Amino acid sequence: MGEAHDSSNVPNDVLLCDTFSQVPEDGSALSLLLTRTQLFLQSLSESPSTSFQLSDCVSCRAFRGKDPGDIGGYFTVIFYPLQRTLGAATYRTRISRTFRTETTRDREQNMNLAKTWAQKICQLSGEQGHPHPLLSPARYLVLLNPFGGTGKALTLFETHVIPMLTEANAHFTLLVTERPNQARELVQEQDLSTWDAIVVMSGDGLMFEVINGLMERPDWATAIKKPVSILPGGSGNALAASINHYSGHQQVKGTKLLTNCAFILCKGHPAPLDIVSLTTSSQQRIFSFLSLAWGFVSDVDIESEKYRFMGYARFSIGTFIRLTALRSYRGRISYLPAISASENKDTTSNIPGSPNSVNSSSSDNIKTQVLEDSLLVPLDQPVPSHWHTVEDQFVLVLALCQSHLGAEHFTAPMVEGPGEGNIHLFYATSRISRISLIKLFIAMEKGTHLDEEIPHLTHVPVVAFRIEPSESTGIMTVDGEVIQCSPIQGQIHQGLGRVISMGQGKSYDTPTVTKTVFTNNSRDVQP
Ligand SMILES: Nc1ncnc2c1ncn2[C@@H]1O[C@H](COP(=O)(O)OP(=O)(O)OP(=O)(O)O)[C@@H](O)[C@H]1O
Repeated sequence: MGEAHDSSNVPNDVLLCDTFSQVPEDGSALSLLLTRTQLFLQSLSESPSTSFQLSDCVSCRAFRGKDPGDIGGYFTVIFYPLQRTLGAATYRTRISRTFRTETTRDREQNMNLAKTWAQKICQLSGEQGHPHPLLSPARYLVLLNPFGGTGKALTLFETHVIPMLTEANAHFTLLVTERPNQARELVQEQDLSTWDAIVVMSGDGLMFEVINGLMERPDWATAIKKPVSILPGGSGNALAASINHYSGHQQVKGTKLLTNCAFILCKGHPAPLDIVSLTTSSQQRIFSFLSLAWGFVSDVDIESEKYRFMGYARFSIGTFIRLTALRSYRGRISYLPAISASENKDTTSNIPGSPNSVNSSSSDNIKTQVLEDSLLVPLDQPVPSHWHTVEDQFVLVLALCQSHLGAEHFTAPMVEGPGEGNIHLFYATSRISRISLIKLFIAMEKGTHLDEEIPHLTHVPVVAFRIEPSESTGIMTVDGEVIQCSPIQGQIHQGLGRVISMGQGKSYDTPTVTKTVFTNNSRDVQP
């Protein structure tokens, strides 16, 4: 390049350094340098070098040339770095590089050198995160709803996920559901030890079946610890968008979100997942990982079903229609703010008659125990006196425990991980104007709605709540699934489940394939 070389770019912790050629390119020689975190490709001419982050690597394998007369040793390494297309959000895309070495006339020696590189890259890329399929092949049970979203989940799984899982050496069994509740029944009966994770390729509805199926098992307390993973194949894809966010990725949708989530499945680790335990007035127990909605949000969700063929746009159409004919519902909301709960822990655990209490914690009884909701009193009793209560005419009530309500609804931007232990309660009374609601939903796409002044919209982090509609005519949903519109209460169980995610707090704002310039000395570093 003829430019000054920046010595600060010289890696000083080089573990391997050898000469290879890149195939199928022109075959000209280049130096490969491997550090704990990066693979550097240094052309022997003066061009800038390229480096790849090992944290982006999903696969590396050594192999021999097809021609028996070829004495070279080969390895292929596959990365999914973040790429940016002009002004758009970054997302992961596949980059494959194959290298050939022929340092001696001995075929075995060349092959051994390629193997040394492949093994070291696998080991180091595994060390960048948590236990990694490259080192210990993972076994996944994949549940796929072929009718989720616009009905393309199976094709998308075949084109975008199977290649990555195969390259990452993950083993999976695919089960395509044939009817609602099949996944729920299946996870109730499965020998879960066969699988390292249950992967859901669909929307939030199929994940809702899985979580509830696990909680309905006699061994629910251990079953719910089986890691679950989400690959977006539905319309809303709220959990997928949330996991994508927690894993440091920018907000994307469609196949970009799918590729990011498949990468998280290959490279992520089980993280605590909050579960909200809900009890209805008919004593039905429902488990939610996402949301309870009553009013505007659930009306839009369910009434826009008929526009399912439009994909995510169905929610914009539904929002517009509902805004033109705004409805409000009378009722009472009671809640225990997260802040006061930390001062009043376990206030009801000894209340006799609590429907969910257990009398014994002996391990003999573990199979018959039910999950205890220590913050709740029976629905037919008044809420404890330190709870807050609002009685009004509501346009919208939403209890959300993940960051996203949909791929483009960044509703709770303060949530940074799947197991923070808070439910974010939002409610808007009938005094909210249409303009404010439009402002709310536009700003929500970027998660800036809470910075805006929106009169009559309240947000409060809570750990337990009760919703009592005055009439049963409205629509109520849990994780997007319709339930009877009647009094319901719930409390959060922090980290009760586990979901595959990637570490918090790391922001991947910039693409991670970088061009670097070495000094010539860097080629001389010995392994
Ligand atoms: N084979 C099937 N045929 C019909 N319904 C199914 C089948 N498999 C699962 N279901 C049900 O379809 C419903 C919708 O599934 P899911 O939520 O996964 O997709 P979605 O509604 O498109 O996505 P989202 O919830 O993210 O908007 C769920 O209630 C699920 O129980």
